[in-house]
Amino acid sequence: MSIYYDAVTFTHRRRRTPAVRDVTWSPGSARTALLGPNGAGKSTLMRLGAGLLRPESGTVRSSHGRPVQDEVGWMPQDVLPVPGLKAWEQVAYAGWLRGLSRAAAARAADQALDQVGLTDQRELRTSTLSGGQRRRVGLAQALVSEPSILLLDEPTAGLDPAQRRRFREVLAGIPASTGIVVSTHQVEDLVELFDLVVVLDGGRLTWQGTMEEFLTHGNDPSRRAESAYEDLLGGDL
Ligand SMILES: Nc1ncnc2c1ncn2[C@@H]1O[C@H](COP(=O)(O)OP(=O)(O)OP(=O)(O)O)[C@@H](O)[C@H]1O
Repeated sequence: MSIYYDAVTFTHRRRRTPAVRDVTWSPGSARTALLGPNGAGKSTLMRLGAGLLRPESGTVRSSHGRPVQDEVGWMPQDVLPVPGLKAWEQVAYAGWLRGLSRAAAARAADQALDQVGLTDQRELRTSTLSGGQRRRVGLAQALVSEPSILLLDEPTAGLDPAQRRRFREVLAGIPASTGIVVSTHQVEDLVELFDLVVVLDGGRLTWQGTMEEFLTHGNDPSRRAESAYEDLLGGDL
């Protein structure tokens, strides 16, 4: 199961130029790194995929014609603690908002917290958790409804190297049947975890291929992914 973007264009209010232009793409059940410079349209593309924005032209749909929200687990760039809520309550709340009963949401929250390695922190208020732990609460919120695809918007931005590594380990543990799209600037982090790379520039999909193909663009063996990225974006970073 997946989601399909078909000739999708979207312009934000009070903007003249589209943030996403004529994108046709389906992430499938692969692990995809979504790369692109600041302002390329990555967040907008993901928000369209999560059903939070409606395309101005084109369509975003899921397999089986179900609402995309039913297929997608979405993690925004900023995972905000809900004041006063414990980690498990925040995740259960996300499940309840997605239509689970209270009891089912509580069960799913425990399972999701286990998946992200936060079982020991379940009783702690989210506001007291570290930045890396909060991001994992965000991932648990995305996982709580058992989506077929996860869209994660810069999930490791601002984390220290140890927290980034922990987050990658958690992602690596997610079953292969779940598609994952991660937007990021930290390309070197991705090489082992991702199968596919998609490059967005000026709202357009300018390149897509396997991680192997992507890396052939790099000519600096000490930083293969970064140099491949620079090559594909014309060094204009
Ligand atoms: N809510 C908004 N209202 C108006 N313009 C917006 C809004 N959100 C994004 N934009 C504009 O849309 C374009 C694409 O932004 P978007 O955040 O999707 O890019 P991005 O690739 O995720 O960038 P970054 O890597 O900096 O997060 C940019 O020109 C941005 O200024």
